Amino acid sequence: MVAAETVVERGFDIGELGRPGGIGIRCQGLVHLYRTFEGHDVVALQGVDLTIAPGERVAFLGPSGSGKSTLLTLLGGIQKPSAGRIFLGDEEISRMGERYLARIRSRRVSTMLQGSTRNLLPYATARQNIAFARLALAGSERREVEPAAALLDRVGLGGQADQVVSTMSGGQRQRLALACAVSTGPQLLLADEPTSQLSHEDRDHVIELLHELGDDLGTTIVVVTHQPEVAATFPRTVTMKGGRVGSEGRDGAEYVVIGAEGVVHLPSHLADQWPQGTLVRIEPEDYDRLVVSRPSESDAGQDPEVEQ
Ligand SMILES: Nc1ncnc2c1ncn2[C@@H]1O[C@H](COP(=O)(O)OP(=O)(O)OP(=O)(O)O)[C@@H](O)[C@H]1O
Repeated sequence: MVAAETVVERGFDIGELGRPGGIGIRCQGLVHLYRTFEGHDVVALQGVDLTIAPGERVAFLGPSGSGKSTLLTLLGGIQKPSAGRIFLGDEEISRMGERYLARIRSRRVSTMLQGSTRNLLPYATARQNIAFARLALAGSERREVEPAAALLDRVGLGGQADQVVSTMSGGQRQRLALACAVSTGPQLLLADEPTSQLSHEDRDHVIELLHELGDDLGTTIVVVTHQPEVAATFPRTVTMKGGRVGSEGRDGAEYVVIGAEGVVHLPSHLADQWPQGTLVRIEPEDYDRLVVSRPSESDAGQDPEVEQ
């Protein structure tokens, strides 16, 4: 399992932005409600506990309405949770004032919203879009980040630097959105369905680039996706169910999560050993036994057997 505590440098020093490196995330008891026009409350998240290590790459999966996009916007500081706490590194963004949150959003965290056009200025060129994304950086910070031409080359748009976004294909726009998102050297990249409207070829290209940029920058990456082909490229998957973390996948194996509201309930002698939030794998063995195990050997201790 990932470390419970994740720490990066404090504060907003100019120098840290140009340095590669991801930021860790810790969510405790996140609840989020939306108030509809009719005055009803919709519970989008109801108790999410989640830790993501610096530099980790995670795909959020789950049925429509399970809370994936809501969780992503909370991690990006776009919305504040109704209750619960979110730490990026050692900064608690759930209690942060708007001024500091705006700095986090413009420098340390990049969020690619669903649909490339929501992330781009349609009547500006590729180069102008990158310049716009970098507006919030101070002059010295801009000198530290990769030049726009090099960044466009990386995403295969070197020849389109002066092309207007509205004349680009969907795949080109999404690659440009990715270039803009990483152009500030973020420590956390959040992307909501970055490949949903693309051809298979464009989808694979965008995902390949995402991982390549992650390799180079060490950025923590969280993606929401419905596409199994995309999820399969991520070493960790978090499957949302009814506003909670329902299960997790590590290196291709699925684990359920022990929780108070009961994704899985264990016999009390095991529940004492393995608290809420523990990931477990439950597999049948013979006719009358289930073997319950945890993902990492170092955490696992003795794997118990449960009589069915
Ligand atoms: N602005 C809003 N106002 C009211 N309810 C909302 C709003 N946004 C989301 N919801 C509700 O919150 C719940 C979670 O929505 P969310 O978009 O986070 O789920 P999702 O898993 O990302 O779904 P999808 O895969 O369809 O994008 C759903 O019941 C949804 O209808």
